[in-house]
Amino acid sequence: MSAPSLLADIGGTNTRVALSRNGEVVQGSVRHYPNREFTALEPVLRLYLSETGTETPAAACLAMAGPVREGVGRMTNLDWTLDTATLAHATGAESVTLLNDLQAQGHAVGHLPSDALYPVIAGPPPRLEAAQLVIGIGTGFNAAPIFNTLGGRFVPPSESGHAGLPVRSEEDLRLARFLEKVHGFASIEDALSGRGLVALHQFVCEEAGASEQASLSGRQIMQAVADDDTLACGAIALFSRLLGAVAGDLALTQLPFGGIFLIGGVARAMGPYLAEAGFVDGLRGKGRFSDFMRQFSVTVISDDDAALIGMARHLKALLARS
Ligand SMILES: Nc1ncnc2c1ncn2[C@@H]1O[C@H](COP(=O)(O)OP(=O)(O)OP(=O)(O)O)[C@@H](O)[C@H]1O
Repeated sequence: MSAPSLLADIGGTNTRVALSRNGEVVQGSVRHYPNREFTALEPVLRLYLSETGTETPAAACLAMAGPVREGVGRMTNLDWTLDTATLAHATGAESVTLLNDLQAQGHAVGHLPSDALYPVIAGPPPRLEAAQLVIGIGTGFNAAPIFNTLGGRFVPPSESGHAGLPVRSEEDLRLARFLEKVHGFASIEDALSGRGLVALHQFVCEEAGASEQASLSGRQIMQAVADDDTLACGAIALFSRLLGAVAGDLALTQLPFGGIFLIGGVARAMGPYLAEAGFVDGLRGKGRFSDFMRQFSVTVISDDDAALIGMARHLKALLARS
Protein backbone atom coordinates (compact mmCIF):
# COMPACT_ATOMS: atom_id res chain seq x y z
CA MET A 1 0.00 0.00 0.00
CA SER A 2 1.28 3.53 -0.75
CA ALA A 3 2.53 5.69 2.13
CA PRO A 4 -0.16 7.78 3.90
CA SER A 5 -0.04 11.57 4.10
CA LEU A 6 0.46 13.47 7.34
CA LEU A 7 -2.10 16.02 8.62
CA ALA A 8 -1.81 18.42 11.58
CA ASP A 9 -4.17 21.07 12.96
CA ILE A 10 -2.11 23.40 15.15
CA GLY A 11 -4.26 25.56 17.45
CA GLY A 12 -3.10 27.98 20.14
CA THR A 13 -3.60 25.32 22.84
CA ASN A 14 -3.78 21.91 21.13
CA THR A 15 -2.30 20.16 18.10
CA ARG A 16 -4.25 17.31 16.46
CA VAL A 17 -2.31 14.98 14.14
CA ALA A 18 -3.55 12.22 11.81
CA LEU A 19 -2.78 10.24 8.67
CA SER A 20 -4.84 10.35 5.48
CA ARG A 21 -5.29 8.21 2.40
CA ASN A 22 -7.34 9.03 -0.68
CA GLY A 23 -9.11 12.02 0.88
CA GLU A 24 -10.09 10.28 4.14
CA VAL A 25 -8.58 10.41 7.63
CA VAL A 26 -7.17 6.95 8.42
CA GLN A 27 -9.40 5.44 11.11
CA GLY A 28 -7.80 5.37 14.57
CA SER A 29 -4.88 7.56 13.48
CA VAL A 30 -5.90 10.81 15.26
CA ARG A 31 -3.81 11.88 18.25
CA HIS A 32 -3.97 15.11 20.28
CA TYR A 33 -0.96 16.85 21.87
CA PRO A 34 -1.03 19.83 24.31
CA ASN A 35 1.30 22.48 22.83
CA ARG A 36 2.65 23.55 26.24
CA GLU A 37 4.57 20.23 26.43
CA PHE A 38 6.62 21.08 23.30
CA THR A 39 8.93 23.88 22.16
CA ALA A 40 8.04 23.68 18.45
CA LEU A 41 5.89 21.72 16.00
CA GLU A 42 8.70 19.55 14.58
CA PRO A 43 9.12 17.47 17.81
CA VAL A 44 5.32 16.92 17.89
CA LEU A 45 5.35 15.56 14.34
CA ARG A 46 8.48 13.44 14.90
CA LEU A 47 6.88 11.97 18.06
CA TYR A 48 3.67 11.23 16.15
CA LEU A 49 5.53 9.53 13.29
CA SER A 50 7.52 7.37 15.71
CA GLU A 51 4.47 6.53 17.91
CA THR A 52 2.48 5.42 14.87
CA GLY A 53 5.42 3.69 13.15
CA THR A 54 4.99 5.86 10.04
CA GLU A 55 8.18 6.02 7.97
CA THR A 56 8.01 8.75 5.34
CA PRO A 57 4.61 10.35 4.67
CA ALA A 58 3.81 10.84 0.99
CA ALA A 59 2.83 14.48 1.57
CA ALA A 60 1.90 16.71 4.48
CA CYS A 61 -0.88 19.25 4.96
CA LEU A 62 -0.69 21.44 8.06
CA ALA A 63 -3.16 24.07 9.26
CA MET A 64 -2.09 26.68 11.81
CA ALA A 65 -3.80 29.35 13.91
CA GLY A 66 -1.99 32.34 12.44
CA PRO A 67 -1.40 34.12 9.12
CA VAL A 68 0.54 32.21 6.43
CA ARG A 69 2.44 33.87 3.62
CA GLU A 70 4.59 32.14 1.02
CA GLY A 71 4.87 28.94 3.05
CA VAL A 72 5.83 30.63 6.33
CA GLY A 73 3.54 31.43 9.26
CA ARG A 74 3.83 32.62 12.82
CA MET A 75 1.31 31.33 15.37
CA THR A 76 -0.69 34.22 16.83
CA ASN A 77 -1.13 32.84 20.35
CA LEU A 78 2.02 30.70 20.65
CA ASP A 79 5.72 31.37 20.14
CA TRP A 80 6.09 28.96 17.19
CA THR A 81 7.04 29.74 13.58
CA LEU A 82 6.23 27.18 10.89
CA ASP A 83 7.78 26.97 7.47
CA THR A 84 7.28 24.41 4.77
CA ALA A 85 11.01 23.84 4.09
CA THR A 86 11.82 23.00 7.75
CA LEU A 87 8.66 20.87 8.03
CA ALA A 88 9.55 18.92 4.86
CA HIS A 89 12.98 18.22 6.33
CA ALA A 90 11.53 17.17 9.74
CA THR A 91 8.89 14.83 8.30
CA GLY A 92 10.55 13.60 5.10
CA ALA A 93 7.41 14.55 3.14
CA GLU A 94 8.16 15.59 -0.42
CA SER A 95 5.46 18.27 -0.48
CA VAL A 96 4.19 20.29 2.48
CA THR A 97 1.11 22.51 2.27
CA LEU A 98 0.62 25.11 5.00
CA LEU A 99 -2.86 26.64 5.50
CA ASN A 100 -4.58 28.84 8.02
CA ASP A 101 -6.60 26.54 10.32
CA LEU A 102 -9.93 28.14 9.35
CA GLN A 103 -9.23 27.25 5.71
CA ALA A 104 -8.93 23.60 6.80
CA GLN A 105 -12.20 23.88 8.77
CA GLY A 106 -13.83 25.32 5.65
CA HIS A 107 -12.77 22.32 3.57
CA ALA A 108 -14.51 20.03 6.12
CA VAL A 109 -17.95 21.67 5.88
CA GLY A 110 -20.34 19.31 4.08
CA HIS A 111 -18.20 16.26 4.86
CA LEU A 112 -19.05 15.84 8.55
CA PRO A 113 -21.45 13.31 10.13
CA SER A 114 -24.83 14.78 11.09
CA ASP A 115 -24.23 13.97 14.78
CA ALA A 116 -21.35 16.50 14.68
CA LEU A 117 -23.78 19.31 13.79
CA TYR A 118 -25.81 21.25 16.37
CA PRO A 119 -28.37 23.68 14.88
CA VAL A 120 -28.63 27.14 16.49
CA ILE A 121 -30.74 28.76 13.73
CA ALA A 122 -32.37 26.37 11.26
CA GLY A 123 -32.52 27.32 7.60
CA PRO A 124 -33.55 25.98 4.20
CA PRO A 125 -31.25 23.33 2.66
CA PRO A 126 -28.47 25.28 0.91
CA ARG A 127 -28.12 25.35 -2.85
CA LEU A 128 -24.79 23.87 -3.95
CA GLU A 129 -23.46 27.13 -5.35
CA ALA A 130 -24.25 29.16 -2.21
CA ALA A 131 -21.33 30.54 -0.23
CA GLN A 132 -20.84 29.37 3.36
CA LEU A 133 -18.93 30.82 6.29
CA VAL A 134 -16.97 29.10 9.04
CA ILE A 135 -16.15 30.96 12.26
CA GLY A 136 -13.67 29.54 14.78
CA ILE A 137 -13.89 30.47 18.48
CA GLY A 138 -11.24 28.66 20.51
CA THR A 139 -7.93 29.96 21.87
CA GLY A 140 -8.35 32.64 19.22
CA PHE A 141 -11.03 33.88 16.79
CA ASN A 142 -11.00 33.70 13.01
CA ALA A 143 -13.32 33.14 10.05
CA ALA A 144 -13.18 31.97 6.44
CA PRO A 145 -15.75 32.08 3.64
CA ILE A 146 -16.30 28.92 1.58
CA PHE A 147 -16.93 29.21 -2.16
CA ASN A 148 -17.90 26.08 -4.12
CA THR A 149 -16.81 26.85 -7.68
CA LEU A 150 -16.80 24.78 -10.86
CA GLY A 151 -13.02 24.44 -10.38
CA GLY A 152 -13.43 23.09 -6.84
CA ARG A 153 -13.78 24.54 -3.36
CA PHE A 154 -12.03 27.84 -2.62
CA VAL A 155 -11.53 28.86 1.03
CA PRO A 156 -9.50 32.08 1.26
CA PRO A 157 -7.80 32.91 4.56
CA SER A 158 -8.50 35.93 6.74
CA GLU A 159 -7.42 37.42 10.07
CA SER A 160 -10.94 38.55 11.00
CA GLY A 161 -10.36 38.14 14.75
CA HIS A 162 -8.00 41.12 14.75
CA ALA A 163 -10.56 43.54 13.31
CA GLY A 164 -12.25 45.96 15.72
CA LEU A 165 -14.95 44.79 18.14
CA PRO A 166 -18.32 46.36 17.16
CA VAL A 167 -19.59 49.02 19.59
CA ARG A 168 -23.33 49.81 19.63
CA SER A 169 -24.10 50.85 23.19
CA GLU A 170 -22.64 52.61 26.21
CA GLU A 171 -21.98 49.17 27.71
CA ASP A 172 -20.09 48.08 24.55
CA LEU A 173 -17.99 51.25 24.76
CA ARG A 174 -17.11 50.60 28.41
CA LEU A 175 -16.21 47.01 27.44
CA ALA A 176 -13.99 48.21 24.57
CA ARG A 177 -12.18 50.56 26.99
CA PHE A 178 -11.80 47.67 29.49
CA LEU A 179 -10.37 45.35 26.79
CA GLU A 180 -8.04 47.85 25.17
CA LYS A 181 -6.08 48.15 28.42
CA VAL A 182 -4.33 44.87 27.45
CA HIS A 183 -3.26 45.43 23.80
CA GLY A 184 -4.16 49.10 23.23
CA PHE A 185 -6.97 48.08 20.83
CA ALA A 186 -10.20 46.14 21.46
CA SER A 187 -10.23 43.39 18.81
CA ILE A 188 -12.94 40.81 18.18
CA GLU A 189 -10.61 38.10 19.53
CA ASP A 190 -10.09 40.04 22.79
CA ALA A 191 -13.79 39.42 23.54
CA LEU A 192 -14.71 36.28 21.56
CA SER A 193 -12.21 33.55 22.45
CA GLY A 194 -11.25 31.46 25.49
CA ARG A 195 -9.45 34.38 27.13
CA GLY A 196 -12.21 36.70 25.84
CA LEU A 197 -14.85 34.80 27.82
CA VAL A 198 -12.71 35.19 30.96
CA ALA A 199 -12.31 38.94 30.23
CA LEU A 200 -16.08 39.41 29.64
CA HIS A 201 -16.79 37.70 32.98
CA GLN A 202 -14.28 40.01 34.70
CA PHE A 203 -15.96 43.00 33.03
CA VAL A 204 -19.45 41.89 34.12
CA CYS A 205 -18.21 41.34 37.70
CA GLU A 206 -16.52 44.77 37.75
CA GLU A 207 -19.68 46.47 36.42
CA ALA A 208 -21.72 44.74 39.15
CA GLY A 209 -19.25 45.92 41.85
CA ALA A 210 -18.23 42.29 42.47
CA SER A 211 -14.59 42.32 41.30
CA GLU A 212 -13.71 39.79 44.00
CA GLN A 213 -15.69 37.16 42.04
CA ALA A 214 -13.80 37.80 38.79
CA SER A 215 -11.21 35.02 38.92
CA LEU A 216 -12.95 32.12 37.15
CA SER A 217 -11.48 30.14 34.22
CA GLY A 218 -13.56 29.56 31.07
CA ARG A 219 -14.61 26.08 32.20
CA GLN A 220 -15.54 27.41 35.68
CA ILE A 221 -17.65 30.15 34.04
CA MET A 222 -19.53 27.53 31.99
CA GLN A 223 -20.04 25.43 35.15
CA ALA A 224 -21.36 28.53 36.96
CA VAL A 225 -23.77 29.10 34.02
CA ALA A 226 -25.06 25.54 34.44
CA ASP A 227 -25.58 26.42 38.15
CA ASP A 228 -27.55 29.59 37.14
CA ASP A 229 -24.99 32.02 38.57
CA THR A 230 -26.14 35.57 37.66
CA LEU A 231 -22.71 37.02 36.82
CA ALA A 232 -21.65 34.01 34.71
CA CYS A 233 -25.02 34.12 32.88
CA GLY A 234 -24.44 37.86 32.31
CA ALA A 235 -21.01 37.08 30.81
CA ILE A 236 -22.38 34.52 28.34
CA ALA A 237 -25.30 36.80 27.45
CA LEU A 238 -22.76 39.51 26.55
CA PHE A 239 -20.60 36.95 24.69
CA SER A 240 -23.60 35.59 22.74
CA ARG A 241 -24.87 39.03 21.73
CA LEU A 242 -21.41 40.15 20.58
CA LEU A 243 -20.81 36.87 18.74
CA GLY A 244 -24.16 37.29 16.98
CA ALA A 245 -23.28 40.88 16.01
CA VAL A 246 -19.85 39.85 14.66
CA ALA A 247 -21.27 36.80 12.83
CA GLY A 248 -23.88 39.12 11.31
CA ASP A 249 -21.21 41.59 10.16
CA LEU A 250 -19.20 38.76 8.58
CA ALA A 251 -22.37 37.38 6.96
CA LEU A 252 -23.11 40.77 5.40
CA THR A 253 -19.59 40.81 3.99
CA GLN A 254 -19.69 37.26 2.51
CA LEU A 255 -23.45 36.50 2.07
CA PRO A 256 -23.23 32.85 3.20
CA PHE A 257 -26.69 31.72 2.06
CA GLY A 258 -25.33 28.15 2.44
CA GLY A 259 -25.05 28.64 6.19
CA ILE A 260 -22.76 29.86 8.96
CA PHE A 261 -20.80 27.23 10.91
CA LEU A 262 -19.30 27.85 14.38
CA ILE A 263 -16.37 25.70 15.47
CA GLY A 264 -13.77 25.53 18.26
CA GLY A 265 -13.64 24.75 21.98
CA VAL A 266 -15.58 27.84 23.09
CA ALA A 267 -18.26 27.51 20.35
CA ARG A 268 -18.77 23.89 21.43
CA ALA A 269 -19.15 24.81 25.12
CA MET A 270 -21.43 27.75 24.33
CA GLY A 271 -23.57 26.03 21.64
CA PRO A 272 -26.52 24.94 23.82
CA TYR A 273 -26.85 28.46 25.33
CA LEU A 274 -26.36 30.68 22.27
CA ALA A 275 -29.93 30.95 20.95
CA GLU A 276 -31.44 31.70 24.38
CA ALA A 277 -28.61 34.02 25.42
CA GLY A 278 -29.05 36.70 22.74
CA PHE A 279 -27.07 35.39 19.76
CA VAL A 280 -30.05 35.60 17.40
CA ASP A 281 -30.86 39.21 18.35
CA GLY A 282 -27.17 40.10 17.96
CA LEU A 283 -27.04 38.51 14.49
CA ARG A 284 -30.29 40.04 13.25
CA GLY A 285 -29.93 43.48 14.85
CA LYS A 286 -28.92 45.17 11.59
CA GLY A 287 -31.52 47.92 11.28
CA ARG A 288 -33.37 47.82 7.96
CA PHE A 289 -31.50 44.59 7.07
CA SER A 290 -32.88 42.74 10.13
CA ASP A 291 -35.34 40.70 8.03
CA PHE A 292 -32.64 40.00 5.44
CA MET A 293 -30.53 38.37 8.20
CA ARG A 294 -33.23 35.68 8.66
CA GLN A 295 -31.81 33.94 5.58
CA PHE A 296 -28.67 32.79 7.38
CA SER A 297 -28.75 29.46 9.19
CA VAL A 298 -26.24 28.87 12.00
CA THR A 299 -24.84 25.48 13.04
CA VAL A 300 -22.26 24.53 15.68
CA ILE A 301 -19.76 21.88 14.56
CA SER A 302 -18.93 19.75 17.59
CA ASP A 303 -16.22 17.60 15.96
CA ASP A 304 -12.85 18.69 17.39
CA ASP A 305 -11.12 16.90 14.50
CA ALA A 306 -13.05 18.58 11.67
CA ALA A 307 -9.96 20.43 10.36
CA LEU A 308 -8.24 17.06 9.80
CA ILE A 309 -11.19 15.88 7.70
CA GLY A 310 -10.97 19.14 5.72
CA MET A 311 -7.23 18.77 5.14
CA ALA A 312 -7.62 15.17 3.95
CA ARG A 313 -10.16 16.39 1.35
CA HIS A 314 -8.04 19.39 0.35
CA LEU A 315 -4.87 17.33 -0.02
CA LYS A 316 -6.67 14.85 -2.28
CA ALA A 317 -7.83 17.73 -4.52
CA LEU A 318 -4.31 19.22 -4.59
CA LEU A 319 -2.65 15.90 -5.43
CA ALA A 320 -5.20 15.27 -8.20
CA ARG A 321 -4.29 18.63 -9.76
CA SER A 322 -0.50 18.11 -9.60
N1 LIG B 1 -15.88 23.76 28.29
C1 LIG B 1 -15.24 24.90 28.04
N2 LIG B 1 -15.70 26.06 28.53
C2 LIG B 1 -15.09 27.24 28.26
N3 LIG B 1 -13.98 27.35 27.51
C3 LIG B 1 -13.48 26.23 26.99
C4 LIG B 1 -14.08 24.95 27.19
N4 LIG B 1 -13.35 24.02 26.53
C5 LIG B 1 -12.34 24.68 25.93
N5 LIG B 1 -12.41 26.00 26.21
C6 LIG B 1 -11.49 27.04 25.75
O1 LIG B 1 -11.30 26.85 24.35
C7 LIG B 1 -9.94 27.15 24.00
C8 LIG B 1 -9.37 25.96 23.27
O2 LIG B 1 -10.21 25.70 22.19
P1 LIG B 1 -9.66 24.89 20.95
O3 LIG B 1 -9.14 23.56 21.39
O4 LIG B 1 -10.69 24.94 19.87
O5 LIG B 1 -8.46 25.84 20.59
P2 LIG B 1 -7.24 25.58 19.64
O6 LIG B 1 -7.68 24.86 18.40
O7 LIG B 1 -6.07 25.03 20.39
O8 LIG B 1 -6.93 27.09 19.33
P3 LIG B 1 -7.16 28.11 18.11
O9 LIG B 1 -8.39 28.91 18.43
O10 LIG B 1 -5.93 28.92 18.20
O11 LIG B 1 -7.30 27.29 16.85
C9 LIG B 1 -9.20 27.48 25.28
O12 LIG B 1 -9.15 28.90 25.42
C10 LIG B 1 -10.09 26.87 26.35
O13 LIG B 1 -10.00 27.59 27.57
